[in-house]
Amino acid sequence: MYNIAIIGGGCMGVASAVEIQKLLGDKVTVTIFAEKFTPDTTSDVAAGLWEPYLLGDTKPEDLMKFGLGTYNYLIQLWREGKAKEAGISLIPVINLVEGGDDELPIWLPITLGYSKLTPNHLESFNKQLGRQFKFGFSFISFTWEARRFLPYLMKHFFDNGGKTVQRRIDSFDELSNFDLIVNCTGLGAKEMLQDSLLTPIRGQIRRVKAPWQYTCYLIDYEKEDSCYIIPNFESVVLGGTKQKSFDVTLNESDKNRFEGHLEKLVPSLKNTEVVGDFVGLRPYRTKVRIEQEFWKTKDGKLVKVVHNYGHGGSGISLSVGCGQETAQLVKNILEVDKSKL
Ligand SMILES: Cc1cc2nc3c(=O)[nH]c(=O)nc-3n(C[C@H](O)[C@H](O)[C@H](O)COP(=O)(O)OP(=O)(O)OC[C@H]3O[C@@H](n4cnc5c(N)ncnc54)[C@H](O)[C@@H]3O)c2cc1C
Repeated sequence: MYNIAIIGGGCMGVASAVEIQKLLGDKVTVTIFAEKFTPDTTSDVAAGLWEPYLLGDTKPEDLMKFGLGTYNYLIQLWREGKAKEAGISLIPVINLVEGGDDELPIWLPITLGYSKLTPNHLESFNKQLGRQFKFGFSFISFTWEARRFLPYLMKHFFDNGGKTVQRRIDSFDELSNFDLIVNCTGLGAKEMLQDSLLTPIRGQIRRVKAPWQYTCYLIDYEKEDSCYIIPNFESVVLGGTKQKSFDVTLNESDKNRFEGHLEKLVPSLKNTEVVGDFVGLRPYRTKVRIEQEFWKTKDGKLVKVVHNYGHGGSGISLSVGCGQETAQLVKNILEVDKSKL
């Protein structure tokens, strides 16, 4: 029996924990250590749209593998009739691009149905919004809401014998009695490991009550001044800023940027009841980090560590795929010492 410690209770920590339990069953006991659990993590702020982006130079084949792992998992739960309890909605998405690249994203064929917008379609958006969209595409995707799916996954985790400890960890040394540590600290890895490749990308969003809004709109999603409308179960997310900043306080001018052009796009959103404004810091890294390391503690002990952090604006979209990759790495490392497996 191996004792595995996971640091991090956001989507990456919890998805990795569940995937490790699935792959290694009763050969492991898994404990999640985290300073914050749901509903207080960055993952809980996210709108949860499956659309990979803000991933730096992460290899396209990795992005496809991790994105597909999550998308397939969501289709499976949805087909099994677990959409409500697991927080999954199937939604149509319209993605409009004013400048830059006019190539369809490589991940688009993963989705259930997609097409390029026709010139007529683009023209009607341009008239409505007074913009110059040159390119756009639509596809069918999912939203997966952390405030619903984290409790859902945690239940499975506990049912499979998992444990949690709410506590800050400043160094892997503190957990050196475990057989292996999985690091899913998101932006927390910046301070813990002095990882200079990690940058906070601040997102401020507004949630409004608009149960009649089913379509998701993304405008210049990749750019800093992008905006989007992402319907969730109980509210619709209007967003969202992308500033390099550690500031988690609400900014008044960011609140007002939703009025105007998002309401032009969907006029029925005017004067909707505001549920609240929220801020989160996306853990952007020049490249998602999933790899193993042997960590040397201060007293010279070598501890096995698997890292899984730095998923930028796509943590929810990649969570299950990255959890599966992490679980496989954990298995490979432990197989070196087969006596306990
Ligand atoms: C406004 C906004 C909208 C977003 N929308 C989407 C979207 O639509 N789709 C999508 O796929 N992604 C979206 N994202 C991105 C997504 O939220 C992140 O990529 C994801 O939450 C990262 O998950 P994580 O588990 O790595 O980090 P987190 O959710 O931040 O979890 C990190 C965990 O580690 C713990 N921790 C950190 N340091 C320590 C320490 N030293 N000791 C103990 N515990 C520690 C924390 O307490 C927490 O439990 C959005 C983000 C924001 C801010």
